[in-house]
Amino acid sequence: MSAAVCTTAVYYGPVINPESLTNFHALPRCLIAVSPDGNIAWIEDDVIRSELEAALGQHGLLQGDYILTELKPGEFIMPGFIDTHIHACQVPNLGVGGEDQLLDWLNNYTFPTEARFKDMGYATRVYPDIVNRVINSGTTTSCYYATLHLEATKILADVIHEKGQRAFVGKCNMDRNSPDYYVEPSAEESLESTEALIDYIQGLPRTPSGEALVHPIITPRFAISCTDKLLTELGDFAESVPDIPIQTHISENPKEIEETLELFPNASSYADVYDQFKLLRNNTILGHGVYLTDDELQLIVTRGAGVAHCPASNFNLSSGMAKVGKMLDYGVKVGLGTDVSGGNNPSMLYTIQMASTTSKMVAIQSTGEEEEGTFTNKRLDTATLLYLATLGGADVCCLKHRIGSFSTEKAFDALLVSVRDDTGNPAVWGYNQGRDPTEEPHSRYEDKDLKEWFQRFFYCGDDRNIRRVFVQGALIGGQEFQG
Ligand SMILES: Nc1nc2[nH]cnc2c(=O)[nH]1
Ligand SMILES: [Zn+2]
Repeated sequence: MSAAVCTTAVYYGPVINPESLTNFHALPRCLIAVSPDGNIAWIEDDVIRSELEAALGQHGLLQGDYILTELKPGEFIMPGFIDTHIHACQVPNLGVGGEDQLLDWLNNYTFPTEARFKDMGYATRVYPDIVNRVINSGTTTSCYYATLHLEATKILADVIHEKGQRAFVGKCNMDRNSPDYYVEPSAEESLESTEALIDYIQGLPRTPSGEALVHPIITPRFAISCTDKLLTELGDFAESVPDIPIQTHISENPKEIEETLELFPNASSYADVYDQFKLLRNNTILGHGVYLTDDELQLIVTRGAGVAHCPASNFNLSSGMAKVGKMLDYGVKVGLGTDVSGGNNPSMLYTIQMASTTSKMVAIQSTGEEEEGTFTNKRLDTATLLYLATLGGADVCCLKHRIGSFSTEKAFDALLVSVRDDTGNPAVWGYNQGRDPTEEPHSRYEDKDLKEWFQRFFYCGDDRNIRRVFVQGALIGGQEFQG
């Protein structure tokens, strides 16, 4: 675990705070106090610099009671990104095999890559770099798929725990339709190792406030790779542990859907397969959902499950374009997922940009009349994209009460972002070079300036602009982190 914070940490400067699918706040002079347990103690949203100490005093904080971080011009704080679907074990394969579609890509590139994690030495060597890369791209919570190997997945959980990231970690259940060198020997063994992983993760030390940051997640890879027996056993087991979430893939690619419906002739749809096995519920995270029918969307809403929209992967594997606006109008919970390495970039910023592009393509292709106040067939704007990458993801993970935005008693899972020239990212010219460097920070910035900085970061930024990454109040990554 990263070093415990032992005094109140206070951050003063511009803050971006998501609120809803249609609104976010750009607060140029915000003061956030973070308790030693990493939760937000209080927020004041408009404090003039000259009144800073008085504001702190009103909250009982005198000099020596707190450590103040004052942001420079061109910097702001925002909630960390929530990646609702990433295969940690596929990071070593980023960029490879994008000429194939899903089922060929799995056989030609992905199963061989994942099979390497049989070797615990390999897992021990590569997982730390993989998790660092994810954290440094601004992801404070990840829903990780690992491989089918119990021991390597324990190593992944240990690494995440050590580094202090918030995460869900699952080992894949897969007992058929994959090569001999990469398949579980039986449904019993698949379930046994899942239970062993859950016990292991639940036994990891907790934060000082007693909260766990790393959680187990039940991970049937997808219906094609699980026998009826395995799905039956997983569903029965899941019923006995209703608080443990479930993640899987759904309706990503036409051939995959066809094969699924052939394998499960009694199911009326792909979503119905999971529903029949009691695997579709309020804490199920469904990756992709590119071709979900209206009936499936209705079933998913009724069960309260969420969708991980993975636009970069949907382009990279030529899967298609998910109708996110329609999902939102149905009331489906939606977050974003990088789906590395179906997605060719571990960065949520890239994923946000691809979600924007997907929605524009859907809007361009739409021939229907769009209704006022709805999302179907419309371009997703900055507020909606920000929501999906933060609060939407939190909702999908059933953690909306803890993360995804800043408010009293939520965890301080945050990014300190800079669009200053000295970050070295020439695509971001957010900080006006003509400003007088001696001027008092934050005295004259308006929320309009901050919104511009934010948009430049959102649509043109990269890891260089992510200076510090905090989870539960602790600094765990970013360009300025020397851990
Ligand atoms: N994108 C993607 N889809 C899948 N469906 C089953 N396994 C996978 C995977 O690893 N990646
Ligand atoms: Zn995936």
